[in-house]
Amino acid sequence: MQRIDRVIDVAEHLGTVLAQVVPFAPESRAVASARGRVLRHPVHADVDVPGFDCSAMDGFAVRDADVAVVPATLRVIADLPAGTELDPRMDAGQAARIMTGAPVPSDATTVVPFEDTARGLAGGLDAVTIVAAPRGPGAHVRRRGSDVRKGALVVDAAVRLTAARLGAIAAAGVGTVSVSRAPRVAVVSTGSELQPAGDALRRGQIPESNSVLLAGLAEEAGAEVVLRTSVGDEGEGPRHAIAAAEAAGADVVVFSGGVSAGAYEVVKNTLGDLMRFESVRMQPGKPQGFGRTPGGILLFGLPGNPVSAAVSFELFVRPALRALEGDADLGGEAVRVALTVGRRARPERVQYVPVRVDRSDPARWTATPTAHGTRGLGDAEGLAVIPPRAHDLVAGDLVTVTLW
Ligand SMILES: Nc1nc2c(c(=O)[nH]1)N[C@H]1C(S)=C(S)[C@@H](COP(=O)(O)OP(=O)(O)OC[C@H]3O[C@@H](n4cnc5c(N)ncnc54)[C@H](O)[C@@H]3O)O[C@H]1N2
Ligand code: MOO
Repeated sequence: MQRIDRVIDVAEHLGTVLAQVVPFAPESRAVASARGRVLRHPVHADVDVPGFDCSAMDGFAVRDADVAVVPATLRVIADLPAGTELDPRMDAGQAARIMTGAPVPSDATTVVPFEDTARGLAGGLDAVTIVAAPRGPGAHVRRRGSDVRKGALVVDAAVRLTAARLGAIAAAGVGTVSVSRAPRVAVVSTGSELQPAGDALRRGQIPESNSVLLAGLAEEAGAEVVLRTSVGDEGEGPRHAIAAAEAAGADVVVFSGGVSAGAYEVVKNTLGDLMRFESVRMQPGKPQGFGRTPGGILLFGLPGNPVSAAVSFELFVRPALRALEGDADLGGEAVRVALTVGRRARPERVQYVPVRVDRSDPARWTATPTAHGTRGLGDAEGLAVIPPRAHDLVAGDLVTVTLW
């Protein structure tokens, strides 16, 4: 059995994990199915947006000189809906009825909305009387390229594609993007005491919850869960689980339980050739295992306690998943907030404390630790990070909270 003979910092363990990550090869995806994926190459506009001078209002395209003095009655010589190809010639004293988004005739300089005409839309197509002078040349005309110029950067690489980013990409005339596929994750719970949640429990047994928790966290992180299984504390269960994960195409296997110092630590006892087991200077989550199969699958051995497993996922698994996808942002969103209660310091370990965050005063968010254990984990909205320190924290002290 491997001995734990040293204690390392969180940053060192994370460094070990990230050093083993080989980002996926980029692949092409239609924009319509790329939401949530990480963009691998910058996207530049394929077209000018708008692609032609177009009307920003429903109304009449006019020449400025004709409406310098109002009221002015002009002859309507064309009707231009959005999508039209027409570019009617307009002489002095003429106007074209035009709808929002339609190309403004080359001879027109300004659009007058229906609201500034005598009879509005009811005025028909013969003549229009303009009653309010436009604010000047170009009023209500969106100029070609005024939003984005062809060739301009629309979204830079290494960010996750949100609906808004994809909308901007599609609007710039780009139909496919280069992205990373979703990481494929296998979640393996270990422990002979575990029973599927909802099943009857005899003395000594507990409901299995980490696979639900860790698979859910993986999915929330954008991964695809390809295997969810439990193995007992005896035998070669973890090795069989790795084989099953490999067959399912997994990039990452997340074990929970069986990594500390007891007699039945099945992950530690059976996977010593593939993983290294460390003591990390953190609370909770001190015992951590990590390794890589010869085929390149990342193996995480998280502690079994559900809060420890959740904290360990946030600190090590989530950044690894993001790095596999080529995401430049490996950490969660962090805010500085005041604690509402004091907290005992630990001089030798960084503490990660599940907290609720009160945002009711936008100028002063506060964090309150939730109850101990799984119930409190369910209540938490983030983790307060309390670095090793000699003095206890008091209410009002500022801490960094990473939001889920
Ligand atoms: N002598 C020592 N004992 C322990 C040490 C130590 O340093 N020396 N470290 C403690 C710390 S810290 C932790 S954390 C735990 C981690 O132990 P394991 O990762 O080996 O986890 P287990 O013993 O298998 O389980 C711990 C706890 O969590 C429950 N559990 C496990 N898996 C699940 C699951 N899938 N769903 C729900 N609950 C689960 C399990 O029943 C245990 O109660 O070790 C300390 N001991
Ligand atoms: O490291 Mo353990 O996770 O303190 O309970």
